[in-house]
Amino acid sequence: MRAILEVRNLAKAFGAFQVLEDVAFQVQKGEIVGLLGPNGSGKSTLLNIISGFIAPDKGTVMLDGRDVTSVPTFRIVNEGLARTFQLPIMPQKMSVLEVAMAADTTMHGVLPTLFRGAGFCKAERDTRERAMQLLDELLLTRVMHLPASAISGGQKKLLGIVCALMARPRLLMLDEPTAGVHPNLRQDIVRALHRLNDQGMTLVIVEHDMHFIREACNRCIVLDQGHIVASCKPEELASNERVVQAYLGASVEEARAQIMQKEVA
Ligand SMILES: Nc1ncnc2c1ncn2[C@@H]1O[C@H](COP(=O)(O)OP(=O)(O)OP(=O)(O)O)[C@@H](O)[C@H]1O
Repeated sequence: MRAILEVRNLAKAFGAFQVLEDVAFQVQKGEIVGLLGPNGSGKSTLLNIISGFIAPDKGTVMLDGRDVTSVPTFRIVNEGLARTFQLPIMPQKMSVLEVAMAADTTMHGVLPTLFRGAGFCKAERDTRERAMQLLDELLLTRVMHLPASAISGGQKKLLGIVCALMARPRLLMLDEPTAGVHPNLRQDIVRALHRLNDQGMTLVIVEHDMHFIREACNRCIVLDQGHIVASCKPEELASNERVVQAYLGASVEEARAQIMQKEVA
């Protein structure tokens, strides 16, 4: 079976600081993969390279067998990969619903927007319907007419997921989806992600919350100082020496407890 995502020998340095080195892994269609690692281990940089926001110094990113290394982000979205951000920034003057609708990449085009023919109006109705359905799934219906900049940090996170889903990705990458989200909502996010996965979507999730990782993911890839040190099932993390070392605090026992407990923040 062909991997939906294959990363080969990626390297990236910022100045003299080598952030990623010789990073290689595959994600198969239908997997939910957690991307873990201590602060500063290079997770967001890896996501930024895969999604086209920054170019690697070396290496290749293959999406469904096509080389998308350094391809502009909007093209990568059209190829079926969407992502969310750790700290989503929302426009001041658009409502939550408008922001969700604007994320539909099939709606763009100056001429259809100016002339608003029958086809455009039907497409706009479909987009509105889809946006409202996704806002409902991510529990944002109540705030859909508020300015997007006025909703809470956790709700912005959820809106970021809605926006990514509006592009109908086959592969969705989430950067810390639960950070700043109320614990009660985390279970809803897990359920929403499993529903998406049941519909055929592949997911890669950068996350520090081990409880969430255990509930949401089938496999984990662990980064430490820019190197992949493990690829294993969530339940194997605490017994993996390389993972324990990566999270090592004062002692092995402490690190193990950190991995086992509900949150590593
Ligand atoms: N544009 C940049 N210029 C210089 N250094 C950078 C840049 N972006 C990231 N870094 C550095 O690269 C390292 C890895 O950062 P990155 O954000 O990828 O880590 P992370 O694993 O996502 O961390 P966290 O879990 O804290 O979000 C950090 O030391 C960071 O300071």
